[in-house]
Amino acid sequence: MSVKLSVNINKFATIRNARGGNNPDILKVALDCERFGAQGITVHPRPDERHIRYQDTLDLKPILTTEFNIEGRPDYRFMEMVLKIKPAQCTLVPDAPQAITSNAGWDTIKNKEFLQNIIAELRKAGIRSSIFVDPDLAMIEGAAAIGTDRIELYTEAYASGYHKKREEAIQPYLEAAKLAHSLGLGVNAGHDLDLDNLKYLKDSMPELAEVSIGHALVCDALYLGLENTIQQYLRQLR
Ligand SMILES: CC(=O)[C@@H](O)[C@H](O)COP(=O)(O)O
Ligand SMILES: NCC(=O)COP(=O)(O)O
Repeated sequence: MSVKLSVNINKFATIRNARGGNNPDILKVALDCERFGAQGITVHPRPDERHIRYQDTLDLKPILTTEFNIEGRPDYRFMEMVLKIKPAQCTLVPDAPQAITSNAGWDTIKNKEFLQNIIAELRKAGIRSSIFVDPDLAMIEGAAAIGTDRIELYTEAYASGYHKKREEAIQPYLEAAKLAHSLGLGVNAGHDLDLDNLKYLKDSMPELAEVSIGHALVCDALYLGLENTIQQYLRQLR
């Protein structure tokens, strides 16, 4: 079974914002990603709107034809936006507002009640929920107890260990994915995935449903072009 590729377009918005105009037009970028084969579009608006703006999420929803995945910390403003837009999926990430990028998964035990309430709101609105977690078995059990539909495995440790000893780097992820699957959870993965480390993850983890990839894909597109880059990522996922 092929794993779905959701392209995270944050970094295109970073370039747009550098000049204050609308180049590149991220609505066009998102549609082109879909046209080139992406099966989903991911955005991760941050409170300072350094890349994706809240308005972008509103503008994207009516034009996308693939799954829209909105990631972020579920503060009041974020939840208000998500419940209005009703994307296919909302991925809850515990980042502090000033975080440079995502740097940890949820403590699903300490935050059980908070996350349960948020997920209940998402479910009521018909939005699939996903919780960003480290490959820690206790956190996976906590995620299942909360009632989320899916988890997203935070793959930074896998990506940074891949070139040292990939068999070791992937081991906790394989155990986490197996447990999640056995508890009825769907399994997504993301963060620092690239053309080197993606295929091994995909081939080793039969439970994997979707990856969201942004930073490396945008960097590759500078050299290879966006269409060619997306095709290359899709090839790794077949
Ligand atoms: C949750 C996750 O791993 C990604 O969404 C990542 O945080 C992208 O965010 P930035 O583009 O702000 O780094
Ligand atoms: N959820 C992960 C994501 O959307 C993209 O992360 P990255 O590829 O920019 O590290």
